[in-house]
Amino acid sequence: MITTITLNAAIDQVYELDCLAVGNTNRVVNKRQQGGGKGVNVARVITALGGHACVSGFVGGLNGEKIEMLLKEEKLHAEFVHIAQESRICLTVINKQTGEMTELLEQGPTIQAKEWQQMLTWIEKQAEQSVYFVLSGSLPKGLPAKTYATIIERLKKKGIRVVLDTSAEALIEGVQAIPYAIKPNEEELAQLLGKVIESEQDLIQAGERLRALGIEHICFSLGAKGALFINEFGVFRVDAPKIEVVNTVGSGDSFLGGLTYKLAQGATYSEAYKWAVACGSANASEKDIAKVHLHVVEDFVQKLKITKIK
Ligand SMILES: Nc1ncnc2c1ncn2[C@@H]1O[C@H](COP(=O)(O)OP(=O)(O)O)[C@@H](O)[C@H]1O
Ligand SMILES: O=P(O)(O)OC[C@H]1O[C@](O)(COP(=O)(O)O)[C@@H](O)[C@@H]1O
Repeated sequence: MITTITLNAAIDQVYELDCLAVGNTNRVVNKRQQGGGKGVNVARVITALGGHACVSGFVGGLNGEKIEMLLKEEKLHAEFVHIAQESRICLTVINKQTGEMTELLEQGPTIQAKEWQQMLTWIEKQAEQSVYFVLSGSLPKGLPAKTYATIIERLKKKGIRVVLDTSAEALIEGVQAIPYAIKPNEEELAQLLGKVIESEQDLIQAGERLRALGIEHICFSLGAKGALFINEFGVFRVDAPKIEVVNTVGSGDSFLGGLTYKLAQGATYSEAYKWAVACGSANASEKDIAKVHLHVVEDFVQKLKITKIK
């Protein structure tokens, strides 16, 4: 069983427009809603690949009820902690003319101290039946930047492998607790290092420094370029397949779903890295968020190559 924690769960809403004119009236031609937030998406991918995932995190208000209802419809197993404030909506606006995607992410609710305690209690209980935990997404207000670090420290004491995918201060603090794997994209890596990475050499150096802390799998996802991986055996590159891009929202989460599913299955790291890139790209070629199809992923995996570059 893989448990994913989404402390700032969301309704992921997509608006498709023929054309987006900022400062003008725009008509929406198509609207879709899904239960979302990063960990929810990761669990959806794990389930689509054939794995067992349990979703948790905080949900509240009518939006929270809707998230739970949407996940139930999908038959995703969820055990959320219910909070007083309203869960957020994350909106993606797709401009059909240019293919551009604009994301508007609400900050979300403020978590109360007793709600956080309930979450910690749930995590302690869940740790008895879960070998991997995935901690994903931004932190809601009311929780300190050390929140993920606190969870990682507790789970590591129980021998559980923790995968972390977050941003800003939560990532900086979380890395100090030495999770099993991390997956920053280029923007998150710049936040972590305090500077923009300009060359592959800089990327490798940054990865090796993070690896030296003791993190087993450093995965830098690089959008259309694929990903770079650093582990105890060296530095590896997997180029993404060439695809017709439809919606890249959720590609990072799908990448993480593929990676964690394969690592938890006991696959080799080479297989797991190829499945990660394949799932990210399979997501980018679909309209819906993190609804990958196994046959598409398997087809990409067959075609992908992993290259040892150092
Ligand atoms: N334009 C694209 N073409 C092909 N694959 C893509 C594209 N964008 C993303 N991907 C796939 O999704 C993975 C994660 O994408 P990335 O944009 O790095 O993550 P995030 O969504 O976290 O920003 C990439 O490693 C790649 O496999
Ligand atoms: O928790 P955050 O960082 O605010 O991000 C939330 C958003 O990230 C997503 O999970 C997409 O993330 P990725 O594109 O990085 O995979 C959306 O579904 C969601 O709305």
